[in-house]
Amino acid sequence: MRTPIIAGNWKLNKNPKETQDFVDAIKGKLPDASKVETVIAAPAIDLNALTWFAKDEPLKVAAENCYFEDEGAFTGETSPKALSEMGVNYVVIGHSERRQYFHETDEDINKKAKAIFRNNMLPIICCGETLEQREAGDAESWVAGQIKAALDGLTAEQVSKSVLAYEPIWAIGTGKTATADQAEEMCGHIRKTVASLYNEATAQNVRIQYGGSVKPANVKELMSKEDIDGGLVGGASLVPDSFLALAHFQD
Ligand SMILES: O=C(CO)COP(=O)(O)O
Repeated sequence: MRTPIIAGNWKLNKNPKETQDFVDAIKGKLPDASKVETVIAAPAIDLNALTWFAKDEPLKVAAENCYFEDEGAFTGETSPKALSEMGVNYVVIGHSERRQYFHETDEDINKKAKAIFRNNMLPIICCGETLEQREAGDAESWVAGQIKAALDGLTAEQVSKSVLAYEPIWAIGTGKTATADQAEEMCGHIRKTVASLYNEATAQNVRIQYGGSVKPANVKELMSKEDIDGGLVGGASLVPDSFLALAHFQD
């Protein structure tokens, strides 16, 4: 049985004070970790407040990015080693915004995945196609290629513990959610891709999230699908009540 995983991705929103206000508002209200794993991915500058909060609450903390070297002359980068020492649990890698605006390549993403495991954290690996790719019928092969490249050289045990996030670019921040059937179809395809690269047990263990205009009104239907194990949520994760409603989708 895969534990559902609801993750907020704050992107470049909230300062440390706003982060503190957010955690004050959700204190004592998150679901039990055995029912749903809840995660917030936040800007690096906000992670300290989140990891302090998470010591006493059923919340996991994610960075939105990291570098693939632990330390050295890499001005402006964030060390995966330091994130791990701070108590960060996950790092989101390969988000379409990082691929598009910061030219992150499949090779970078693979190196980051290895750096994350080396530092005892887990990756949330994003993939997803553009509208043009979908309309051309290339979505499945494109997404499979992204997954294969990101996982290259990882062990089956590492992949079992990873989280994969399918985020069709045309559904991000557009209010245009993929239908639950479209999301399920691609998440199923991703699971089959993992089975073909590794084995069926690994494919059954890996958790796959859908992301793209997930909100309290549609989370239940998405989460009812067999191959959708969670949501990676942008806009609707920024308001405490909305994040709590997502986290409590089972209630
Ligand atoms: O990119 C996303 C999460 O990583 C999705 O963002 P929205 O939920 O705002 O569409």
